[in-house]
Amino acid sequence: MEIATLIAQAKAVRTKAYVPYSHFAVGAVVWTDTGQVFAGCNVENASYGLTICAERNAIFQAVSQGHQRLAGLLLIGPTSQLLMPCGACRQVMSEFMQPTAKIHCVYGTDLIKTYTMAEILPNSFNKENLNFD
Ligand SMILES: O=c1ccn([C@H]2C[C@H](O)[C@@H](CO)O2)c(=O)[nH]1
Ligand SMILES: [Zn+2]
Repeated sequence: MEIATLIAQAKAVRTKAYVPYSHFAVGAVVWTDTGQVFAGCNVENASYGLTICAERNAIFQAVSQGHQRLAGLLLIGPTSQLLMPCGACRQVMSEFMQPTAKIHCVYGTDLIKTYTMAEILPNSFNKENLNFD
């Protein structure tokens, strides 16, 4: 995947963020290994806890279009500080991303820190843990 294109797509969807409470707009894109890209922004609610993060929104767009294996995720927030996915998003990401999948966190003037899924959610709870027989 061309990183500059992914950044542009994440910036574009970030402009759609619904953030009247935090004013903290986030954009995320996920992609498949065949190059299909899905984008999501954060969508807040007057009942604050119902807010959906950009990362989960992007993943749910992909799953809704039939894509359950995601090769990577790129995230961009409103500040020059590094933005990392929250714990809830990490758990949802781990459902659809392999431990080796890449997470690119964009900050500042298109600086990028890259992590693997295993790095940001080690020792995860996953479907294997549901085999309790
Ligand atoms: O990685 C993150 C962190 C926060 N948010 C959203 C949730 C809320 O709308 C706002 C402030 O937490 O930013 C995201 O979308 N992704
Ligand atoms: Zn989150």
